[in-house]
Amino acid sequence: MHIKIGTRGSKLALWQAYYVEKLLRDGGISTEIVIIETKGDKILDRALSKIGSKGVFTEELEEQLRSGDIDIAVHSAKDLQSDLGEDFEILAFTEREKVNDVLISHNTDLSLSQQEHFVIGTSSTRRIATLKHFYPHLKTVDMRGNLQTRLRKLEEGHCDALLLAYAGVHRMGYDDKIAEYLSLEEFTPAVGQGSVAIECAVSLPTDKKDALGKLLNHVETSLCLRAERAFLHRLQGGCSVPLFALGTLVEGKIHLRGGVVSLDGSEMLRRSIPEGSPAHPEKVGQALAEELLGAGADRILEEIKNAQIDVTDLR
Ligand SMILES: NCc1[nH]cc(CCC(=O)O)c1CC(=O)O
Repeated sequence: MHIKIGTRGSKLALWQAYYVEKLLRDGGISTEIVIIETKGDKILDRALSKIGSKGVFTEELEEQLRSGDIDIAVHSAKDLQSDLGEDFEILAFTEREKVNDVLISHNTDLSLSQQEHFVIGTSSTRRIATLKHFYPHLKTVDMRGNLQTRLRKLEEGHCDALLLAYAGVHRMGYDDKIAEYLSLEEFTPAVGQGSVAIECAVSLPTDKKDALGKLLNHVETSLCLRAERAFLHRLQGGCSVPLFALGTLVEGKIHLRGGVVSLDGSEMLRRSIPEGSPAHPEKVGQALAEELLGAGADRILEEIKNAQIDVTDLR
């Protein structure tokens, strides 16, 4: 069996593609990697809101899945929208990396809880709002671009530190710049953080789907991500809405926690489902979403939507 793996060309995307390639080759499948440039990669001088944020990093990959030019597309699970078109499906989620956000700096003595003020570069609305909620004395500056760009801006002194996902930092080899691992209680991650999603066309032959699923899918990760993604889908959270959720398996049950924080950090609403059934992960995610809506998340989400006519971001 031969599998063509489609990926974007950024360093992190390529890391993910090589990781998937190795899992397949170790399983006796021959592979090739096809690098595909997306609209989001080409247009660097305009805010994502101006080019329409939905699908800008996935559309070209999906075209080639549809035409059969590639068999699978590899994405950061976090960046894959929760409503795939009906022609596509998720074949696998790979084993999750540590899910925490980390504080990155040249000064590894820095800590969010220290009293001195310093400036943090991030463009994630979840991270900005969470910082405002727990650490209102800290300032943030907008910091877009891929990991290399952000680290260069840190180097150039645009900020004192960055807030990033551990998974990306580790995969790019920057562990030595980690000043602090942020707690999951304060910085609950974005849905899907730390896992790689494998997408295929529904029309991919069944023998390929079965072989790929067996080699790539990590069952525990997959149960948790299905619950998280159902939560996100029910709340219609695009990538610029400060929603967060984290599923873990505890004694065979899905423990799902999640919530929403207002853009100014003044309100944070959180709930959890301690013992969700792993037989129905989507129901666990939907139940958590309903609980939050009942507790007032609908009003917070509405306010966010109204405020965000022109806001962009990447989680
Ligand atoms: N939104 C950007 C993005 N998409 C995936 C990762 C890396 C971590 C992961 O795969 O979860 C990052 C960078 C970050 O948030 O720090």
